[in-house]
Amino acid sequence: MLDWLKSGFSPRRLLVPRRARAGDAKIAVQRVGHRFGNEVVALDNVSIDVHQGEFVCLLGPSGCGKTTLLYALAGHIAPSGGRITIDGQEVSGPSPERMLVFQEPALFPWLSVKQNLTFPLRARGLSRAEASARALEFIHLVQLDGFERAQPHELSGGMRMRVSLARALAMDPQVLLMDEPFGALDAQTRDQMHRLLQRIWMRDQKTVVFVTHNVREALVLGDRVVVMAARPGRVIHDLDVHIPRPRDPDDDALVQLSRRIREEIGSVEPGRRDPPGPATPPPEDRDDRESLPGSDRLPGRAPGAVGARL
Ligand SMILES: Nc1ncnc2c1ncn2[C@@H]1O[C@H](COP(=O)(O)OP(=O)(O)OP(=O)(O)O)[C@@H](O)[C@H]1O
Repeated sequence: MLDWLKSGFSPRRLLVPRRARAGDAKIAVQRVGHRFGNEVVALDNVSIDVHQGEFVCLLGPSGCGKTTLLYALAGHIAPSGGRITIDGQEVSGPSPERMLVFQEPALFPWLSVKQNLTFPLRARGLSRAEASARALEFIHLVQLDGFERAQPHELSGGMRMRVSLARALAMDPQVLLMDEPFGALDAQTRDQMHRLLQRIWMRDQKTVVFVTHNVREALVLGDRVVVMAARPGRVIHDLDVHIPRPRDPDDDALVQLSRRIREEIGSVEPGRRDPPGPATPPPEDRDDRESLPGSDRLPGRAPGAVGARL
C-alpha cells in the first residue's frame, strides 16, 4: 500500500485503493503468468478485472510486462499460465473487437487519410457510402477536417496518431488497447492528445486499457491506475482515480500525486536499474521526470528489447 494514501497528504482522496465493483467484469485477467523461454518471467500471477467503460492505465517501468499483458489481452500472445476472458469468453486469438493502437501509427503510406479509414471498414463489409460516412465522422471527431485527402507523409506525428486513433475508433471495437501511443510525441502534442482522448472517452465510454510509464499521463487519463513492477512482472497497486474530468495535467493536486507516486514507486521498485551508462540526453520536449525509474522506452523500440540487459 502506498503509505501516504493513509497519511495526512491532502489530495489523498483523489487516489484510493481499488474498490471491488458489483457486476461481471468485462475483462477478467485471472492469475496470468507468461515466460519467454526459460529465463524471462514477463508476468507472474497477474489478476485484474476491468469493467465496461473503464479507462485503465497500466503503469510501470520498462520491462515490467505491460506490453506483454496488453498483447495477451489482444490475443497476440497466449499466456503460459492463467486465463483471460472478455465478456466471459476466453481470449484465444486476435479479434476486431479488441483494437490495438501502437506508438508508431501503422498507416498505409500510399492511401489518403480517408482511405486509411475506409479500407478496413470496407473489409468488414460496409458499403462504400457507409464506409465513407463513417470515415468522415471519425476524421471530424479527431479534428482532421480538411485533411481527408492528405497522405500520411504530409502529416505531423500528432496528426498521424489522430488518424490511427480515428481508424481504431471507427471500427467500433468493444475494447481499445493502447500501447504507449503518445510516447513519441512532444509534450505539447501529447497534452493535445490527452485532451482529445479524454473528450472522446467521455463521449463514448469505451473500455480502454492504456499502457504507459508516464505517471502524469496515467493520472490525466485513467479512471484507474494499475501499477506494475518488474522481475517478475506483477501488479503492486490497483488504484481508483477520483480527479474530476476533464483533467488538467498542470492541476496542482495531479502534479503532487504524480510526484508522490514516482517517489514511492522509485523507492520500492526492485526492477530499478543499476547506474546507467553514458546517458543520452532526452529531446528537450520530452519530460522524462514524469516517467518511472527504469523507464527508458524510446520511440519505436520493440517490446523485449530490455531482456538482454536483465
Ligand atoms: N519476444 C520476447 N522474447 C523474450 N523476452 C521478451 C519478449 N518480449 C518481452 N520480453 C521480456 O519480457 C519482459 C517484459 O517485457 P514487456 O515489453 O512486456 O515490458 P514493458 O513493461 O512493456 O516494457 P516497455 O515499457 O519497455 O515496453 C522484459 O524483460 C522483456 O525483455
